[in-house]
Amino acid sequence: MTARILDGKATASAIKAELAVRVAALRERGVVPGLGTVLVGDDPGSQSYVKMKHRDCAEVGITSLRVDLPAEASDADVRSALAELNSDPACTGYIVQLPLPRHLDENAMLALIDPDKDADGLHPLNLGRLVLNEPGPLPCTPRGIVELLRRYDVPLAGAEVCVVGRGVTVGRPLGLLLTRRSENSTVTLCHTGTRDLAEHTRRADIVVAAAGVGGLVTADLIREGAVVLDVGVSRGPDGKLAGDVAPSAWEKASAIAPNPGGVGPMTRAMLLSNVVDRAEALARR
Ligand SMILES: Nc1nc(=O)c2c([nH]1)NC[C@@H]1CN(c3ccc(C(=O)N[C@@H](CCC(=O)O)C(=O)O)cc3)C=[N+]21
Repeated sequence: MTARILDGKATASAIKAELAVRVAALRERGVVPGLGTVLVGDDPGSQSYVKMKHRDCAEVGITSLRVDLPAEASDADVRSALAELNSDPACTGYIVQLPLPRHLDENAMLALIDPDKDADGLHPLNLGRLVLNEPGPLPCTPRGIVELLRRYDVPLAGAEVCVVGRGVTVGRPLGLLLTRRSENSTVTLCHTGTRDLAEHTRRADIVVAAAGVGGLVTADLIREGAVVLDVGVSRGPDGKLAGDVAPSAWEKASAIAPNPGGVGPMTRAMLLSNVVDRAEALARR
C-alpha cells in the first residue's frame, strides 16, 4: 500500500493565506494583532522554533514582540517579562517557549500568563475550559492534528484513535479535543506504563505517535490501512532528529503525516490562528 501524505506544510501555507486575509481586514479597522514570545536561554531547538514563529507572523501580517532572556534569568526576571506582555496592548497573545531552564518552575510561569493572552492554550484555566467544553484558545499541536485530519477528510466520528505519549502539550489534551461531540472519536491514551502497546495501536484507525521515542511505531504496531501521524521529535544516537514513526510503517499505512512536514507546520499555523481569533474577538467588543 502507498500511504497518502497528509501534507502539513502545504496545509499550513493554505491556512496562512487565509489568515493573511483576516489580518488585512483587521488592520483596515486599525486592529494590529501581535504575537509575543518569551525565550529563556539559548537552546538551539527553541531558538529555531521561535525564529520560525516570527517568520510566520511576518508572512501573515502579525507583528512580533520578541523577549529573549539569558539562561540564568531569575524567576523575578521572567515574571516581570510576563507582566509586561500581559499589560502591553500591542500584544494580542504570547507564548513562553518550552522547555524552560531547570531552575524555573514551568507550571508556575504558565499560570502567570493572562489566560486571554495564552496563545498556546496551555494555561491551566484554558486547559480547564477544554475539559468543560467552554470556548478558549486550544493547544496548538492537538488543534493542528485535528485540523490536518479534517482538511484531508479523515473520518473522525466513531474512529478508534490511539494516542501514544501523555505529554501536556500533545498527548494529554489531544484526547479532550477528539472526544468532543464535534469530533466524536474514541481515544486510547498509551504511555510508558501501558502493558501491551501493540494491542492498542493495532486496533486503531488512527495512530498519533507523540512519545518522542525515535522509530517507536513500526509496521507491526499498526493495522493495514491505518492513518499514522508522526508528531514526536527526538535526537538519535547520531545526533540527528528522528520522528516516532519508523519507515517500515509507511508500507502498511493508508495515510501518513510525515515528520518533518506534517504536524510541525500545523502547530505553527494554529499558533497564528489563536492570535487572529483573539484579535477578532477584541475587534468585536
Ligand atoms: N510554549 C511552547 N509551545 C510550543 O508549541 C512548543 C514549545 N513551547 N516548545 C517546543 C515545541 C516543538 N514545537 C514545534 C513547532 C514547529 C515545528 C516545525 O515546524 N517543524 C518542522 C521542521 C522545522 C525545521 O525545519 O526544523 C516540520 O515538522 O516540518 C516543530 C516543533 C513547538 N513547541
